[in-house]
Amino acid sequence: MSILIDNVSKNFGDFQAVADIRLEIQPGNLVALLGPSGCGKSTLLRLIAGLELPDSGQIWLEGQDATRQRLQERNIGFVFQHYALFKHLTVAQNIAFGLEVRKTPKAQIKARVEELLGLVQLAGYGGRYPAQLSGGQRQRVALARALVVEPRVLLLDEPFGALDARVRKDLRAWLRRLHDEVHVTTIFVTHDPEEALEVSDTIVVMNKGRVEQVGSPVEIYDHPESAFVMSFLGQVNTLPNTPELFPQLSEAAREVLVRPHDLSLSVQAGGPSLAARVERLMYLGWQVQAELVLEAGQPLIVQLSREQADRLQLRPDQPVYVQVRNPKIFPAVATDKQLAEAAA
Ligand SMILES: Nc1ncnc2c1ncn2[C@@H]1O[C@H](COP(=O)(O)OP(=O)(O)OP(=O)(O)O)[C@@H](O)[C@H]1O
Repeated sequence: MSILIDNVSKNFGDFQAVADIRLEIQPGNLVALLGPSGCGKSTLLRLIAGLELPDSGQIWLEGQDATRQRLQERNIGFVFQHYALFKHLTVAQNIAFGLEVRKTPKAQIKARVEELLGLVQLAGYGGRYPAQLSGGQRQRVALARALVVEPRVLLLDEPFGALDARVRKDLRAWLRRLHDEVHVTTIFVTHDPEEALEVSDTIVVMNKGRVEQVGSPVEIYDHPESAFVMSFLGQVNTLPNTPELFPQLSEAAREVLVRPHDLSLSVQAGGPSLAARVERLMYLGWQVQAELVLEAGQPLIVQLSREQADRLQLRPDQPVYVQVRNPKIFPAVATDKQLAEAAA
């Protein structure tokens, strides 16, 4: 189902949680709403579900204005961070719940529950109670319960947030495969960039109630439109705005950011480079993270493969030269003080 969020705003008292968002979601897409805590992701999801009413704007589901429809009328499946399974019902009864409410014939319910148990890889677990399952298994039951009624949209609010790192990673891969099988338009909230990059077709990066950028994982990672998006998606270094390296830049009104894996090192000067000194080396399995200090005292982080680091025979205090690939240049972010002065 296509979804159009048409200039939607939502305030809580004086606070604007969602600020005039316009966003179109294509049918069958798996979309991540990604952003820092408090940026309005859950509020936007709840607005789509019909759990909150917008102060202004409309929500269109499949070309129909659904703004005033209640959750039950929207045919949406919702899964929260904390699995809200019924403790006194078995797994099968939990999954069947939505169909029981709709008075679906018993035989049909039984067949559908079996189908869903297979889909979430819990065949044979129908007779267990939630307390007899692991956290990851409970979240899969919650997904089966949401899917049983064939919703047109699946909304997931940090569905794996309460689970440990390893289980999260398994469930991400599982969600991707599940989506490839059922193709239901799915929107999930996460504050974890790695999760968004790994699972989704489209990432919507949010900041302070607004959408910063929408694009595929590759577009967002390779072509961030703002310093915020670039910094939120992974580690970055801020480079000095030096004319030798960046002759095209005018004065100080620019910010130059670069990812640690887009810096390379040599032990001899040559070509455009920045002089630095190795401060610390950290061996992180297959890669090495080198912490450097530039001549002006600014810190810089460089990621190298083990092989590169061994070839350079790096050691603390060694002078090195840094070459820069793929620098991203953004207008300098005005500080709050500068904004206040401009407004005065
Ligand atoms: N019912 C409410 N009443 C008052 N303020 C609210 C309410 N719901 C959310 N907010 C505020 O709106 C802002 C956005 O909240 P929201 O839960 O959408 O953020 P989020 O991006 O999902 O954050 P998190 O990742 O921490 O859950 C927050 O500052 C929050 O305190």
